[in-house]
Amino acid sequence: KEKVEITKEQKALTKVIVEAYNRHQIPQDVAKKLLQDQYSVEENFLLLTEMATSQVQVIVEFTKSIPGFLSLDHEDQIALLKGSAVEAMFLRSAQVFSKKMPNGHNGILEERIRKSGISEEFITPMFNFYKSIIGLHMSLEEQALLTAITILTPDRPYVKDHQAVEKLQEPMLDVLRKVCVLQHPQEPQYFARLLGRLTELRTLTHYHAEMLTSWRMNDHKFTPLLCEIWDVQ
Ligand SMILES: O=C(NC1CCCCC1)[C@H](C1CCCCC1)n1c(-c2ccc(CO)cc2)nc2ccccc21
Repeated sequence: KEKVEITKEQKALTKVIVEAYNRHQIPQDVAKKLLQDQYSVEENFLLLTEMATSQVQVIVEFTKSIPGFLSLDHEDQIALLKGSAVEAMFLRSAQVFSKKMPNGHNGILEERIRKSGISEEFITPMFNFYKSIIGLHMSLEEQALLTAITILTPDRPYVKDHQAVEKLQEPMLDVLRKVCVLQHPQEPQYFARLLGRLTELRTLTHYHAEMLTSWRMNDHKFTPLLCEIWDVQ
């Protein structure tokens, strides 16, 4: 049985990432808003663009806290943020969805999202992803490290210095692997399953622009920041 030991440096790295992850929560909780009232399709779309816009700002702050990120080539920094923004949004949405709420609330939340205006064909793949995230029962460390690993993906479009990004991502993968072994001793394949979710995340991202433009309403308005970071308008 391999004795897994987290080094002092790895503990420090995890602490930095988790603190940054906690510090940058979404200002107001979208789930609370959705549970409070029924919104029209237009209001839901506006809520999504507001939440997504503030989450992009949150993700930028989180990413700047990742040790070494600010030493990367500036254009590569932008390429990494642009390349991971939608994945980070779906990862965060899945984590919001997987939060245990007073009984019945999860059902209401699911209902509200199903009826929010997203066109039918995307509902199933989106909820399949959310339910697979729920099934993993991820710890806060795993959520924070997985988000950092997603952002530090070397093979994003337009990234020039792949190696420099790999050098930042590798220590995160090492410590995530150890955290998974320590927190899920019964499931030796847990780490592999966790990384497998990132593959499913990429397929969701593939649908994303169409999910937005097919939102059951006319004239979809986006914020300037979302036009920059999402391939829309
Ligand atoms: O606001 C949201 N997500 C934010 C994003 C930033 C980070 C926090 C969560 C939206 C809702 C907006 C209003 C209508 C109902 C969906 N949402 C989605 C979602 C995200 C993107 C798309 C299209 O690409 C479709 C749905 N999944 C959710 C799962 C749980 C709770 C909200 C969730």
